[in-house]
Amino acid sequence: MQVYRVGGAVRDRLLGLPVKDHDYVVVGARAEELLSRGFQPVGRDFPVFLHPVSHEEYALARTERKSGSGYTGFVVHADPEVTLEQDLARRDLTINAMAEGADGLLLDPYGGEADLRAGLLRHVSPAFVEDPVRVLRLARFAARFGFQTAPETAVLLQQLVQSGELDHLVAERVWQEFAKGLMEARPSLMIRSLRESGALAVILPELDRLFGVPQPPLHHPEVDSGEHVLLALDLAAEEGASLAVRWAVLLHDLGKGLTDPADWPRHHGHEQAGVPVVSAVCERLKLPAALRELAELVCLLHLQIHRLAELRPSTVLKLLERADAVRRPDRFAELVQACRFDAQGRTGLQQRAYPQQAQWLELQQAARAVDAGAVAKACAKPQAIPQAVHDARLQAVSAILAAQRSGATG
Ligand SMILES: Nc1ccn([C@@H]2O[C@H](COP(=O)(O)OP(=O)(O)OP(=O)(O)O)[C@@H](O)[C@H]2O)c(=O)n1
Repeated sequence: MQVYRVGGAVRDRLLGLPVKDHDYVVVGARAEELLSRGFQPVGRDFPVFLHPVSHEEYALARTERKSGSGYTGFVVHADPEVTLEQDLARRDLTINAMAEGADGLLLDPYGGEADLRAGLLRHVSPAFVEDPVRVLRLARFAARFGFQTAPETAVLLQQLVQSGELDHLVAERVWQEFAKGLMEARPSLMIRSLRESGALAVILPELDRLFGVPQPPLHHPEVDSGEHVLLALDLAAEEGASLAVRWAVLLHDLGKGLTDPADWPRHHGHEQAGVPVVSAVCERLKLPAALRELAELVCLLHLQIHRLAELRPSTVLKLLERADAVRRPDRFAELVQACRFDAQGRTGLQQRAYPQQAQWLELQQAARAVDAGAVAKACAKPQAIPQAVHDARLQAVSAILAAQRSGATG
């Protein structure tokens, strides 16, 4: 039997990137042979084994044929006759369809190395369309490497989307790939790729709708609502923001997609209008509560967070309470950070100061520093405690606001 290193490890080595996982293909062997050498079977659907010592993945060379709709409808054929070329042919992109022998020689029957050098994402064979997840995979590789899609692959992607195959993807699969793409270096390129193929209109129509929706040029020199969101998202990625923050930034302006075109470029009330849309998207994708809650808060509160200088002390405290800032300081910090990406994710405004971030954190700390226990002890009646704590926090917040506004702090 012959063993070849394949897939992402070969690609990343050629790119000079650190290699995380090594995957191997075994040609000319049967499952029994690997089992007798101590390999552990792991694949339920595929003939995949773990090496007895390194625990790296070894898969028997296989071909796959589509037998039905969706991700699971495959007939797998693995036997010692399947060649390396056949195994590589079932893979998604040429840059992922290279192999390396034990002698270190590159085996590249589909021109992956040339495409790597040219920065091209090109499908290996028409069988690409058999797995709709690949629309998302390609988009996240675009976000990772900044590569272009080969023209013939772009046509294929559009056909795949038009065929309705994306509808068969379960929410978990969509989110798994989408979240990985959001964590890449330039997540905007994933969104652009998904837009070009028409996939964004299927998996996230609420975001797709923002493209072509204008905003006032005075506050948004980039004008287009979708372009603004992408600028803010890339800024969040540049600064290494968490997945929750990137997701919240991506969704913060969904309400602008609901504005009556007669009112453009203004979007009065888009924050409140956007919240149910954000909630519905998060539910459809079956996201954990933490991701949904931060996205809802950023959507609802971003304008007020920007406008700190205009808010009364009681409104500031109300916002802190709405965001549960006293009990959830880390989430509050993420909320304010996401708002900064919104403020700076605008053409020509990336460098503008956003003193609101430090000021809100100072206000939140002041509200937290109030000793609720001591305030409660000083109350004669238990029913007076909530109001007394509220009043004490209001006093603390007012003092900080006064200092910030006189220029003494913040
Ligand atoms: N839907 C898929 C998933 C995987 N593959 C193939 O299986 C290999 C391994 O897949 P995976 O580990 O998911 O991806 P990597 O390419 O290693 O990328 P990453 O760096 O994101 O892990 C890929 O290189 C590709 O050849 C594929 O063709 N189609």
